[in-house]
Amino acid sequence: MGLRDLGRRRAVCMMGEAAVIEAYRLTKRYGSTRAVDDLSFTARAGRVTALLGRSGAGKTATLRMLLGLDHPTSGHALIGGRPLRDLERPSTEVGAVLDAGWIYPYRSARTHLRWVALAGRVSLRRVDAVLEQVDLAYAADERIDSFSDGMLQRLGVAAALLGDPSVVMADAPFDDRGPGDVAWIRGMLARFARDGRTVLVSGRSVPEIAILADDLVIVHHGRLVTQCTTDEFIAQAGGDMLKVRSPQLSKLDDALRAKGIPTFSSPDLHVESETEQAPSLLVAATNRREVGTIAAVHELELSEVATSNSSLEDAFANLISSADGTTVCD
Ligand SMILES: Nc1ncnc2c1ncn2[C@@H]1O[C@H](COP(=O)(O)OP(=O)(O)OP(=O)(O)O)[C@@H](O)[C@H]1O
Repeated sequence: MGLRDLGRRRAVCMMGEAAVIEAYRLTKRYGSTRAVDDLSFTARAGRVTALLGRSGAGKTATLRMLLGLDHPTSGHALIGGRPLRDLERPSTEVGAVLDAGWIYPYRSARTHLRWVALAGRVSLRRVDAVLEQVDLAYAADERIDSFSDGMLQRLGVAAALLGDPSVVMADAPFDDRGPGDVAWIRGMLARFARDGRTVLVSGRSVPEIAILADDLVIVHHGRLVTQCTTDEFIAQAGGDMLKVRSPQLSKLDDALRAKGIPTFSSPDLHVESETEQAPSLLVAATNRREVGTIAAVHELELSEVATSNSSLEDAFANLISSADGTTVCD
């Protein structure tokens, strides 16, 4: 059975479980553009679910409908069984990390968050707590226009956390970020899921997503290609071992072993050490999430995560091209 068949079967049986986020036959048209086309998927608590697709696949449009920022042309976008706009205090149920958009630049981080808290009817006491949580307490009284892109992203995460929501959605959190910022946000999102929250992220890069996500919702031209677990995707892509590259490989190796995760030198280690590519380690694919979290905690860069045989990107490209021009979900 291929991934697409497996995904169809899973999408049907997951609808029967307690899905926290539910997209049902979601469609969004902008003029003649079908940004989202009859898309159904679910996301569950305690797991990171990733909307994965190329640029223009409809990821942002889908998140905007789930967040009640756009009305679906047809279909339903539900959080805990209800549209977000029907929730009395949405900020206490769902936190959204979107493009920073426009922020009053002369305000301090603390003042900005106080305004967001007031607008969301959240206790002002949460402001200092979330600044701590995102490691921004040291810059609480600095003007936002002095912030780096990474600090702005943390401020966005802080705003999303003000209501202590059980659902967190992040649109393209890894795009255009440096390795340190990617490691930080990856660790943060992994912790949210570990704490029992429902996490939905969007992204275009399979290796970046595969190290974090438990479930994949692969979309193309607004349509569902498949929903499957990341383990299934990796197994289908070429094996149960992951090849991990990092410029700080020996530190990563030490950190993984200290946590009891066995690592093996990749057979191509010697060959690659003579090239400009960073050397690699092999770890069991089932340890994928721990690898991501440990790298994030130690602020170590992961330059590549691939299956030992074939690249995850290749498997993704094959899946997308087989969906191109075909009716996938009917
Ligand atoms: N407000 C809008 N008006 C017209 N077309 C839109 C609008 N928003 C999105 N689209 C179109 O809908 C399609 C899906 O866009 P969307 O932003 O959801 O893609 P995406 O998967 O998030 O892409 P990226 O990874 O580049 O952010 C694209 O063809 C886009 O041009």
